[in-house]
Amino acid sequence: MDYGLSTIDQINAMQITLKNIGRRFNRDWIFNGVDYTFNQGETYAILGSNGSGKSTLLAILNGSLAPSMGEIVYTGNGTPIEVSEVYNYLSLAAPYLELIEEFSLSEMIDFHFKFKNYKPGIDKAAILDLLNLPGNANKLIRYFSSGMKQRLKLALAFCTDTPILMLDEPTSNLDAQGVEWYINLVQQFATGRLTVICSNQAHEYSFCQHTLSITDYKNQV
Ligand SMILES: Nc1ncnc2c1ncn2[C@@H]1O[C@H](COP(=O)(O)OP(=O)(O)OP(=O)(O)O)[C@@H](O)[C@H]1O
Repeated sequence: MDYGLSTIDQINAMQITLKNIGRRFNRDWIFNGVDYTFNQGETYAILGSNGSGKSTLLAILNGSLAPSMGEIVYTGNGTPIEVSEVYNYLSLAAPYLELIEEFSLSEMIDFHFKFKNYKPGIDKAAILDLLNLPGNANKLIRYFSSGMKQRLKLALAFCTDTPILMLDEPTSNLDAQGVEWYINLVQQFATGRLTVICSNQAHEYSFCQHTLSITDYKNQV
């Protein structure tokens, strides 16, 4: 099925189903036996201590890493979506996703939205407003503080019109004011999406309707 970006905007029933999913690196199983369904309109927290496998599960969910066992099924309004196409349907903010340091803020925003659409009512000026960086549109990303880079990653993910929103450690590098700013973005821009948050900090995920603990899937194979 060939979806154009305009069709992606119209998806309101995205579903991701994990069937007996497991992943190992070499001979070490990180998790296995994950049976779970994620539905659009719901918020999910993937929980676990450092190194437990949260980012690994998120990578499987977003199609960038293949599972070692099991099957993952994506549907949009009931129509199957190939794993190779899933990136079109999602926005991801994560510590390991780099911004392009040589771009200015303005160029970075333009570049991002060459590939995905703005959410309705949002444009570049609105994102600059959201970031509260007046006069910094031409500043190079490389001169941004780590907290400002994190805010930019979050703003780009939240303001992109995709049915799936994935956030890995969303408040890393944010101060208390930044955490409040993040919670505001969740309220404004996560509604109606399939939102998945990897975290081990309650303030990042306490609003989530569902939690999935990696430790529940540390079985022997
Ligand atoms: N490509 C890889 N090759 C080998 N081992 C890996 C690879 N990627 C991850 N791992 C291992 O898998 C385990 C889970 O890592 P993962 O990054 O998913 O954990 P996490 O729960 O997201 O951790 P954190 O909270 O520290 O971000 C770790 O032991 C890690 O070393």
